[in-house]
Amino acid sequence: MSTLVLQQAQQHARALWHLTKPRVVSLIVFCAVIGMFLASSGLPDWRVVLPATLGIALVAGSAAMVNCLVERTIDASMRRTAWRASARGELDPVEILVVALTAGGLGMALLVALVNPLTAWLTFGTFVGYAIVYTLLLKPNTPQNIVIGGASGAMPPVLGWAAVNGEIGATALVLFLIIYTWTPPHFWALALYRRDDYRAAGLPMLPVTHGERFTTLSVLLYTWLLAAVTLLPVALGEAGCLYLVLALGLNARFLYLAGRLHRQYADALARLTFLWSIWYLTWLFAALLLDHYLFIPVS
Ligand code: HEM
Ligand SMILES: CC(C)=CCC/C(C)=C/CC/C(C)=C/COP(=O)(O)OP(=O)(O)O
Repeated sequence: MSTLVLQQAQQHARALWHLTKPRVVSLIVFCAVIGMFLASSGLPDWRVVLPATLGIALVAGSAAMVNCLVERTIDASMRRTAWRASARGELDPVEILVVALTAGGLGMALLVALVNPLTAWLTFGTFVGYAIVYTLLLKPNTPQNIVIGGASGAMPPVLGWAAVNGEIGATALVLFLIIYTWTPPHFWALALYRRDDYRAAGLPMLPVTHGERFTTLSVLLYTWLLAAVTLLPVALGEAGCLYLVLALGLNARFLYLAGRLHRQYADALARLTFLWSIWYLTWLFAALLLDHYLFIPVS
């Protein structure tokens, strides 16, 4: 009997956990933590790193839960998201809201009490940008939803930077620009092979409103823009040889995939491009971190 109750409690907790979009939030937190290290000439103070990391993770997870709550009907109509407990009606919406607000409130309390007010306000703004502005206003109304809404997804390194430095530096803005220009190829690659889902859900994603050719061209152009933006840290003298070599290699593969996608579209290639976008961002930020501590200037 007690084993059954325990199993049910575990299942319930797992269902709630999935609503926090743990894999997306992991990369968000990874980028925020790298922002913290880049903001510091030596090692950042762990008394800031720990609460800032936990605070940002809690608020990001809370934003994802609010998104799942608001979109539970839409999610139920899409194959990719129909499995979510929120979409299946397996969780009480009030409970989702209470858990989300508790996690978000706890995260904000950590940022206010143990980090600094600037980071707390910026993180709160990011929460509103994703959970309210993107989810409620942009996503159902314009194919430029992810271009405008991408501003909140691009905030994590700025939050990390602000946590350690108490201000926003030029490098933090460059890191913001990198994620901002990365978001369209990341999302539109997925939207291309999931376009039937989005059409069925009545969401105006670019492949639905403007078709395949226009979207693959947009992916390609944004990938070129991204390649240029990722060279800014070198141009500003903030990153050296190691980063340059890795960034050139990562960009070469992204541009190759985006170019092929535009020339001869296939769902499998769009999926590969989407998956590569995730590895790309992970490695690009890892390269920035490595380079920060093993700096060899580009002379
Ligand atoms: C407005 C901005 C963004 C949009 C619209 C977007 C959209 C999406 C969507 C729809 C998925 C789901 C793919 C699936 O279910 O198979 C996804 C996956 C993912 N996204 Fe994004 N994304 C955005 C920003 C970001 C940011 C800023 C990051 C991290 C810095 C990120 C990291 C990821 C990761 C790691 C996955 C894979 C999740 C998994 O494997 O379960 N995304 N994204
Ligand atoms: C405070 C802070 C750092 C917040 C971060 C905000 C955040 C979680 C951004 C990630 C963006 C994201 C998960 C988009 C998914 O798109 P979607 O919602 O359209 O995807 P779906 O169809 O899978 O729900």
